[in-house]
Amino acid sequence: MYPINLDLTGQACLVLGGGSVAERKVRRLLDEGAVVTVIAPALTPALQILAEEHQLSWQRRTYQPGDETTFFLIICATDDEAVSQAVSAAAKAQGKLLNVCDVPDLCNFTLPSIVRQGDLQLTISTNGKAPAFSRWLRKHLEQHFDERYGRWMAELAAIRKEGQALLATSRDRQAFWRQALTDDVMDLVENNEIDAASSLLRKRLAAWERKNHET
Ligand SMILES: C[C@@]1(CC(=O)O)c2cc3[nH]c(cc4nc(cc5[nH]c(cc(n2)[C@H]1CCC(=O)O)[C@@](C)(CC(=O)O)[C@@H]5CCC(=O)O)C(CC(=O)O)=C4CCC(=O)O)c(CCC(=O)O)c3CC(=O)O
Ligand SMILES: NC(=O)C1=CN([C@@H]2O[C@H](COP(=O)(O)OP(=O)(O)OC[C@H]3O[C@@H](n4cnc5c(N)ncnc54)[C@H](O)[C@@H]3O)[C@@H](O)[C@H]2O)C=CC1
Repeated sequence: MYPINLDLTGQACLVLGGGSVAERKVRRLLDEGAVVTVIAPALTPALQILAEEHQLSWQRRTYQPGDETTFFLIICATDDEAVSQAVSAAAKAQGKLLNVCDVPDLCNFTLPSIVRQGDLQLTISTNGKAPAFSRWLRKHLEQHFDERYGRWMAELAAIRKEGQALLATSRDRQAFWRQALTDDVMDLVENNEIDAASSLLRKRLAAWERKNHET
């Protein structure tokens, strides 16, 4: 398993099938800004609405060999095993990103459980061995990594920018962050004292910069 974070903004993505599984996959792709085409003889009511609103383009037919050629990423969610086999062989031969829902052997990527708070994203995978445990762990982690962490990410990103302006070298910035981002800062975040955590980091940044000038 080689995890990557894909930017799908504006990327042409193909979903085969128009059932409830396809619907879930389409929603997630649209959330990521993908340009989605659905090929299926029939759609769920929710997918029909998305098609009418032009949020996706629908080709009302079954899969034809070669359909995958112009797409960056393909998700196969039909109930026809022969289609899954054919799409899998064709897409893999063309070096496409391919997921066949719930058939890991036909995929070259699988989908993890996701905990997301702002720019923080934790993904969980069991290499397909225990998806029920992925779901349990996602729910468990969601309780801990709540909206505090979304706010904290925004603060950290701002302080990181300040550090980039104040500290000249990448080595120095690395040294700063390794000594500055410690358990006491994170304890404040845990207590929902985000402003206090930010202040403490900024104080450390100022002190670090002063020390740089003295030496
Ligand atoms: C390979 C993969 C699919 C892919 O990537 O295409 C896959 C495969 C299979 N899932 C099966 C079943 C279940 N899947 C879930 C739940 C989820 N499954 C998800 C992902 C993945 N599932 C990928 C690997 C993920 C990993 O590595 O852990 C999650 C994380 C995300 C998502 O689906 O979007 C989502 C949790 C979302 C969340 O809540 O956070 C539950 C639990 C439940 O629904 O309550 C059950 C019932 C319990 C059970 O059966 O174990 C079966 C047997 C089907 C059968 O028996 O017919 C197969 C096929 C097989 O094992 O061969
Ligand atoms: N519903 C669920 O929660 C789960 C479903 N699955 C599997 O995922 C697959 C899809 O599930 P659902 O969405 O529930 O099925 P569904 O039967 O609701 O949808 C299948 C869709 O595929 C379309 N289709 C059929 N042949 C096609 C072809 N040749 N080309 C293009 N589209 C075609 C149909 O028109 C329909 O829209 C099935 O294989 C199912 O066994 C697996 C795990 C859970």
